[in-house]
Amino acid sequence: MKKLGILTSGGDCPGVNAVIRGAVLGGEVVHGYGFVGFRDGWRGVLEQDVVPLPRRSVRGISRLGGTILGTSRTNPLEGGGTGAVRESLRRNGLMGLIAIGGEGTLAAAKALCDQGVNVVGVPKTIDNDLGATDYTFGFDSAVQTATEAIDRLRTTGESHHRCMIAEVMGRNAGWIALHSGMASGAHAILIPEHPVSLDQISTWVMSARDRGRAPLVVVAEAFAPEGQGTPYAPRGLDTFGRPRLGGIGRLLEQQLQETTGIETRATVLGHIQRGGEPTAYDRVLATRLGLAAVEAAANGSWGTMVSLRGTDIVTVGLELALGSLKVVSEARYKEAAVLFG
Ligand SMILES: Nc1ncnc2c1ncn2[C@@H]1O[C@H](COP(=O)(O)OP(=O)(O)O)[C@@H](O)[C@H]1O
Ligand SMILES: O=P(O)(O)OC[C@H]1O[C@](O)(COP(=O)(O)O)[C@@H](O)[C@@H]1O
Ligand SMILES: [Mg+2]
Repeated sequence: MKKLGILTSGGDCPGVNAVIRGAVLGGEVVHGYGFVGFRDGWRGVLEQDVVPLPRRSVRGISRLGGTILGTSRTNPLEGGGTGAVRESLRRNGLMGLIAIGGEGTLAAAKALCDQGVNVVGVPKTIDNDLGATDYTFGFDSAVQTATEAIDRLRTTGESHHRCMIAEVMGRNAGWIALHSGMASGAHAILIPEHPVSLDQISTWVMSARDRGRAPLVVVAEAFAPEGQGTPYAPRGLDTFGRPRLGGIGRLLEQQLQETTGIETRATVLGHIQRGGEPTAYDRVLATRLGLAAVEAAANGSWGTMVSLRGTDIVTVGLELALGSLKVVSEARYKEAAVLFG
């Protein structure tokens, strides 16, 4: 029986389990393939930490948050590198790997493919910042969760006549902020792609207050006020050596309270946005991507990633996904900015 390995790497996100189920069901039904899962991303591949993935193991999992396989931010190019990955595939009798991850995981997958390891990628991130795919699964769920939270901030803000700030995730892209801010009717949406001054933010806040509203500000974690350059990241580095973002909301809380005189409260939504059940949209997208990843493997299309183009699932070279981060365009920002203040 031909066999494929599956791994999930990088930050988890709602919908990962639906990809796993789609791949396992599609592989078995259409091709008679068997599957194994590697625990905790590339760590499981390097250390041959393997679990069997028979059809019964994926029953009912598409509605579950997180990943049944676990995840990590392990770099497969270290700690044994390509040789260890190849050996893991050989020992487990695998024709190739399906790697479910974001730009980091897919960059590692590309490097491995360039050295002859068979990998198909499935784009995953709540941040929606991957090129070569219109949307990533997990994004819709994160936006839904953030929007529900921001709606709650609004009712308490209105009762107390306060300015409320919601800080959302997204790394260097403002997608979650843009969509949750627009959905919840924020008076200002602050994203890293479009720095604005503290004066401008204060003007929006005061104009909302002057109309009798409780001002609502949605800020992306990597937003830096105009002229300040780098994002606020006082919590050191992650396991891959990148700055851990987060905290700009609290900084703005102090600054806006001083400049506007309005009592202000900030809430950092954090990992709440990444946890919990995927929305129906994400379950469908993730399932279709899982099915398509198996087809790509069956066709021998290694070094590719499955992706959403319009309403179709297509296959693109991994290099296209990694070329550049997909960030919010000026046109999308300007469209939203009409509603500020
Ligand atoms: N350019 C790269 N080349 C090789 N490995 C990488 C690269 N970038 C990240 N990785 C590895 O892949 C892991 C997952 O990437 P990360 O960015 O954390 O999550 P995601 O895959 O969700 O974007 C990283 O922790 C790191 O070990
Ligand atoms: O869970 P950690 O390591 O604190 O990482 C937080 C980061 O992970 C994310 O939630 C998702 O990022 P990735 O998709 O790149 O894993 C970012 O929005 C956030 O900056
Ligand atoms: Mg990433």
